[in-house]
Amino acid sequence: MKTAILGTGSWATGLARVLNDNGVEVLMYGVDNREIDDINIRHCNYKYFKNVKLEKEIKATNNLSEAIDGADYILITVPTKFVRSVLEEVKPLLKKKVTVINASKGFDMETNMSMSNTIRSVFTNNEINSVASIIGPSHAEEVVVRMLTAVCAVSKDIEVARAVQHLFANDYFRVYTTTDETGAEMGVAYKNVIAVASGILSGLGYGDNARAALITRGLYEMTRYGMLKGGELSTFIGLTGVGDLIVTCSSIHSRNFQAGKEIGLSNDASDFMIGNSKTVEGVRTAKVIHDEIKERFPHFEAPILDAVYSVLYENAIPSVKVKDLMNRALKSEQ
Ligand SMILES: NC(=O)C1=CN([C@@H]2O[C@H](COP(=O)(O)OP(=O)(O)OC[C@H]3O[C@@H](n4cnc5c(N)ncnc54)[C@H](O)[C@@H]3O)[C@@H](O)[C@H]2O)C=CC1
Ligand SMILES: O=C(CO)COP(=O)(O)O
Repeated sequence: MKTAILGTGSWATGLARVLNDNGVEVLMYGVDNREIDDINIRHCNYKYFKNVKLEKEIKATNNLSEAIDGADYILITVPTKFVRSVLEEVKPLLKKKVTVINASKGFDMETNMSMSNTIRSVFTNNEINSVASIIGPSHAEEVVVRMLTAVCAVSKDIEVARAVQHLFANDYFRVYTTTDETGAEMGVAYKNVIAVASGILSGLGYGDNARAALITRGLYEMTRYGMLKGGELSTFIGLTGVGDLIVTCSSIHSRNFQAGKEIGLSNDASDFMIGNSKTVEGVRTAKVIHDEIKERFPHFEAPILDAVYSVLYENAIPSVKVKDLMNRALKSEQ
């Protein structure tokens, strides 16, 4: 059993370790030769994990053809903005049918499609067996040192979800299943926007009460949006919903939280928007969902997402936006 992993970043490395621990042959594909040399020669990925030694069986290459040769699974762990382009490079190189498993969270750069629909739009049914995701509350920094984690294997086909569950599951990485692809993918995308908001609150000096309120109201907003898109209510109280929302809104490991914190501390997003080079999926996701709601669901209320959008894209002052949220017309339902 071989899995080709697209990416040599933090999540690629975390999941490579899980699969290697499970006896699965892994070969990572990357475009950054320093990361590739670190993995192959020094058996580490220093840029992301300063003190983590990796097994010598975990290998990387900059040759995509070599990476996917003989693979049963292709695991996507590049930021969403690169997913379509790397899959288009994979397509002509495929020599046998594979199952494509996505682990990235957000929307396609070109079409704003979900990740699973992006995969289906690149490959024909003759090229791939199935499409799945492995998503949930899982910071790579903890997974890579085998700290207890639970996530969800997602596929419209329950047998595929079960196969992916068994591929990844072990005694520190517990995997559940769902067939609600839309609900799961909308949850893990939306939560990144709420995590930016959580960081902003923290940077502005607000505390635990504010975060609990944000997570609760963020969950409400995310659930209503996800159901509008066809997701099931129960999915949003699962790992790909509230689970991922909690971990990303509360953890210093979260790049979305860190981005928000930087913005909150300076009470302004412009420096961050110009200078950021990290993977912060919530920034683009806020725009994708904001624009979609404006166009397709003009009566839908998403006050937290709208506030984050205004801070990121309309130079709104974060502290003013927080006050605006607090002073909105009072609601009866909690
Ligand atoms: N880091 C984490 O804890 C988790 C990340 N994710 C998701 O995984 C996705 C990737 O995030 P990270 O690994 O954190 O990002 P990262 O910034 O740590 O790494 C990104 C990697 O992608 C590589 N890359 C860029 N373009 C490429 C291309 N065309 N071909 C091959 N490799 C390419 C970069 O060289 C880098 O190694 C994101 O969508 C994120 O939301 C999901 C769960 C956990
Ligand atoms: O999705 C994640 C944890 O589940 C990672 O979050 P960040 O991308 O904010 O670091």
